[in-house]
Amino acid sequence: MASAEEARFKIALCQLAVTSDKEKNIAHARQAIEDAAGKGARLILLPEIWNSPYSNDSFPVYAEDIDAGGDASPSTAMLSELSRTLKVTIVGGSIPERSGDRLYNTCCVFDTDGKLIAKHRKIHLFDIDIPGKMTFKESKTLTAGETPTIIDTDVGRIGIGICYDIQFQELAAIYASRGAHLLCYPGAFNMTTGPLHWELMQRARFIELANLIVSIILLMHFFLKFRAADFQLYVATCSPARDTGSSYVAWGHSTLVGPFGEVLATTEHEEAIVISEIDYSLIEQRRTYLPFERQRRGDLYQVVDVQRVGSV
Ligand SMILES: O=C(O)CCC(=O)C(=O)O
Repeated sequence: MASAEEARFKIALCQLAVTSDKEKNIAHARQAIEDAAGKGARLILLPEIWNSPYSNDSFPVYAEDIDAGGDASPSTAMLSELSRTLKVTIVGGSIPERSGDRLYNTCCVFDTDGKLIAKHRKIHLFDIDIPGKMTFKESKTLTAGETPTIIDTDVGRIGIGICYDIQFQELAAIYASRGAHLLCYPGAFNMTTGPLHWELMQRARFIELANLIVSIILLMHFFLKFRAADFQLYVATCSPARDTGSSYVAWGHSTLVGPFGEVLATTEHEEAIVISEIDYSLIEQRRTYLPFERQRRGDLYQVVDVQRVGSV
């Protein structure tokens, strides 16, 4: 960060209600972004799949050609316009993207000039089967992205993941090793894994990898208990609001976690704009208090970084 002033800013997590009417969803997101900017947010995060219902039947129908832009992508055109006119950075949740004959679950990041500066295609598709509770197979319609996405913005270095990406600690470890201040995860956890994993993953995203590998090597699984804030950065999640009438019922609970693993701001499942302050100077402070990075035993374990970074 260039200055202490830039190290402090407000973030908004826009937990939006999503309908089957795309135009309405776009207008609704526009209003939420304007409200968030009006409340002083400089970074605005939207939910996973905010312009379409979350279903394999809907993805092909609502998908937009982001690279073509303009009329081919009214959702990202709106995000670009607002980031430019309101001078805010937008991590635009995700929308179904059409690229050739493939569909992706894609997050677009816009800088304060309205420029698309990153496009993250969900790397880990949500294919799970918990009998009687939750079955979903994104891979029925979607293709997985191939690259981690970390980007320098006016509000720090941000690593991006989409929902199920948060379950894979290696991605967070790579972002941390590349100097991320903040990880943003637009997500739509459900009523089964939401209560179990949503907050846990967000708070644990910092420490898990090192501890897991140490645990395996040393066969001391109790290390896993100490999940809290090892990578010592900020993590923001943003979900759609819950709609009990939809085929996929989202958990909600958009949350900001700080570099001690502490919940700084959260909400329940209704529509909400959660505003909270981020102060990157606390990252350094926490790392001084708990110098994990210096203490890490690279002679015993390592994160292998294949260095494929996503771009637009
Ligand atoms: O990881 C989970 O349990 C939920 C993931 C999810 O809902 C998604 O990727 O859309």
